[in-house]
Amino acid sequence: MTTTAPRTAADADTAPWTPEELTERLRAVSAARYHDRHPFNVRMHEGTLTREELRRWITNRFHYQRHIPVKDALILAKFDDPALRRGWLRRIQDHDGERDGTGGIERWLRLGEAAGLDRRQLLDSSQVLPGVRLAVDGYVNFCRLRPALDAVAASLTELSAPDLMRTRIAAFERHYPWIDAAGLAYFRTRVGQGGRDGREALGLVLAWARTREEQDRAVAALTFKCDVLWSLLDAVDHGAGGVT
Ligand SMILES: O=C(O)c1cc(C(=O)O)c2c(n1)C(=O)C(=O)c1cc(C(=O)O)[nH]c1-2
Repeated sequence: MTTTAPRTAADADTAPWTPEELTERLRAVSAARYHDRHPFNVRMHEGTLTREELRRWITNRFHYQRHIPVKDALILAKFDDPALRRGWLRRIQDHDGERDGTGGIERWLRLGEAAGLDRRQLLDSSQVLPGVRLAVDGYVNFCRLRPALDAVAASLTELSAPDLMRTRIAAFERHYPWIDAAGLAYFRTRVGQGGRDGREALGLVLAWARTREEQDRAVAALTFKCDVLWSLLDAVDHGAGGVT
């Protein structure tokens, strides 16, 4: 009897959340910290970025894009279940394509060309800002070093990506008509892919994160990933003398 009150208080910190509560916590992290709220992204959607700023974003975001299949290969290597590996392999194929000239990385290169950038310059990484290199390294190494639960939970930013893609497509068509509309194919493709990937990753996280400690790790992983995307935009927003 005498222990009832303390046990109740402690339980509040250690009792696992229901799947619905965990989903709500994860969505709350994205609502507060996702990069759609970043001042640079807000300016992108308002239509006030200069051509130079937009090109700087495309160049630096390419560094992120080309590392996504690398981090997905690191995640894939953590799975001992063939069905899980098969499912995750599709993410790598989405970016790398089935052959040369196809896939997300190629579509991003075409976005760059539509914006007047040279694909050789995108591929040689010479214009990637130091802060962007660190942010991308941080994400890849997080997925390399942490257990599968944390690495998959970090990808849950994708739950918010489809809405952002739709807004971005409309903003580009309206405010940046100097970019050929065919160059926006990357974003159009990601609306469907991102939604599917986000739902799949959420299903895995809800199935795996049963204890409160695991659930806290999932929330922390998503928070970290939001910080990665935010830092990337901080670096792009700040720019660098001589590097455009
Ligand atoms: O343009 C964006 O705002 C944006 C955001 C995100 C995201 O939320 O992590 C991804 C992408 N794009 C994207 O194109 C992509 O392929 C992707 C993969 C992942 C991931 O963590 O596995 N996030 C994202």
